[in-house]
Amino acid sequence: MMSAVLEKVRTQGNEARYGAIRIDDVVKIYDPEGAAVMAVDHCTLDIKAGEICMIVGPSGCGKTSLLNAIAGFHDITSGAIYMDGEMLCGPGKPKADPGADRIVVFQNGALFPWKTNLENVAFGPMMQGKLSKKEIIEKARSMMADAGLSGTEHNYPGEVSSGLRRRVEIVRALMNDPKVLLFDEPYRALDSLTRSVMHESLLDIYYKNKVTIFFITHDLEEAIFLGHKLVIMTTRPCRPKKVLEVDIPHPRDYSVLTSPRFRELLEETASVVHEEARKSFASGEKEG
Ligand SMILES: Nc1ncnc2c1ncn2[C@@H]1O[C@H](COP(=O)(O)OP(=O)(O)OP(=O)(O)O)[C@@H](O)[C@H]1O
Repeated sequence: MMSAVLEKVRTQGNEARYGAIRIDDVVKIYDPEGAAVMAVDHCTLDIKAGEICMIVGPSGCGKTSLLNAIAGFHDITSGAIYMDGEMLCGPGKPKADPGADRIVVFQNGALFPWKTNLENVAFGPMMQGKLSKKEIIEKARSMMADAGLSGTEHNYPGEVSSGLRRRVEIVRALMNDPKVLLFDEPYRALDSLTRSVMHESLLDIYYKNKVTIFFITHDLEEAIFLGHKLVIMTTRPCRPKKVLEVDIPHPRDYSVLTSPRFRELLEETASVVHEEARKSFASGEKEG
């Protein structure tokens, strides 16, 4: 399947026009009147429309706080976040409105177990009621087919493998035509073999739906393999310590992992990540 996808990408190019995120001098302090925990410290970052931006940093440094601010799950203390030039949150509006244009993909357990995969995928648009039921089912079937989920439409999530369930989660998010997908360590608990299949599967879906991806991980190899951009955060409070454009062309497959450039990038970044992890350990941050 991968080769067919690669061919499609080569001929189509990258047509994403929406979903550019600008994080402008953002500060996030929890409980400002009390414990005053600073999680994000004057963080500035530009993510292009359709870019896969990988965020790496020590445990507890503030990565999820940034993701939650983009999603509109909590406010920011100062600074601003823009999407396609429009302010999501900032002066006078500390919290972004959550919306279908920015979706957090919960990779485990967010599907309704009593609904079939097709019903899960169709659920959001059915609730919105903008399309007819027939149109929604057609779209859901077509997107599921594109993601290699044909034949699983009438299964319940509990009846398919965890890998397929994770695809269903992503397709369900994509049904809402989001501009940005937000992932928080989705593959953390998986063994490396399953994880490698997940990576190709995610890219496979991404190549057909060029949304912007904001992806938090602890795994540097994962970050370099998937990302157009790699942002290494400082220990808490986080801000970018190093931003690297990963100059390995997309579409990528697993042969990239053994390429000299991949190894070079890994060496170039490992010491930076390690240095921050040591600082974090020394300051007593715990694994979250
Ligand atoms: N609601 C909250 N109230 C107070 N402090 C919080 C709250 N949420 C998070 N924090 C603190 O803010 C800091 C950053 O947390 P955050 O979850 O953003 O880090 P992270 O980089 O995503 O961590 P991990 O990699 O372990 O998931 C941590 O010290 C955490 O304890």
